[in-house]
Amino acid sequence: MAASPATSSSAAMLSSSFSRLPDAPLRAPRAATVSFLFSPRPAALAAGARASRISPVVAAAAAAGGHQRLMGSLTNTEGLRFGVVVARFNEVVTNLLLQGALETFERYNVKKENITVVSVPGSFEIPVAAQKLGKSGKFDAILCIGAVIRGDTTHYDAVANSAASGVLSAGLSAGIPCIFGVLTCDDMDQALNRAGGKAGNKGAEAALTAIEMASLFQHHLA
Ligand SMILES: Nc1c(NC[C@H](O)[C@H](O)[C@H](O)CO)[nH]c(=O)[nH]c1=O
Ligand SMILES: CC(=O)[C@@H](O)COP(=O)(O)O
Repeated sequence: MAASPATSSSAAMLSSSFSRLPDAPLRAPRAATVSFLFSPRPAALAAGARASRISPVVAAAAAAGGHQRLMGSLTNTEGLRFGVVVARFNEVVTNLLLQGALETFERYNVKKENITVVSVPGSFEIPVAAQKLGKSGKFDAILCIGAVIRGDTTHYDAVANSAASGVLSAGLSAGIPCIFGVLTCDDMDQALNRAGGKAGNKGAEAALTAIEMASLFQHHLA
């Protein structure tokens, strides 16, 4: 098992730069569960649930007449595969967002060999690449990274809106989560603040969203 991230010096740096992220797991749990259900867990139910895809906690809650509440796990990332589509336009920003995303995947124990990074010219090109990856069947979620920064004309609106609606429809048509990690900023300062500056690293936050959604789909919505 990997060393506890909390004890390494790189983890200390990560904690400070990603202070808005939940703490990384110290060890991987054995199964994805819904942690906020506190119903009793009869042994028979738990055994039955082990044989199915349903977590024992969810099964117990359902049998007790409670509702099911399904949620992805941030700790059980075993086997999850991610495609990352990153735009080179405003590369000084998107490189930092990508770095934040990759550090987050590592921190949450996603294996490097389960991550494929695809580079595209600009944010406008992200959706078609995301859709292609999504439909390949090789990934559990696609993380889309870009930085659209306002210029003098209305070009900004066209690119920003296309990227947002395109990533949405890529996810809907591929049937897997396509996560929107594209900054839409008025100026470079705003962008850098969100790429590891004082507003955090939105690439790191988007990677966390990708993990949760991939887990939700793998464990509960498959
Ligand atoms: N202005 C920005 C762009 N523009 C480029 C487009 O994304 C696209 O590559 C071009 O129109 C060719 O299809 N891209 C960004 O990612 N960010 C911008 O601020
Ligand atoms: C959106 C942009 O950053 C740029 O490519 C277009 O800038 P402008 O609106 O000044 O032509």
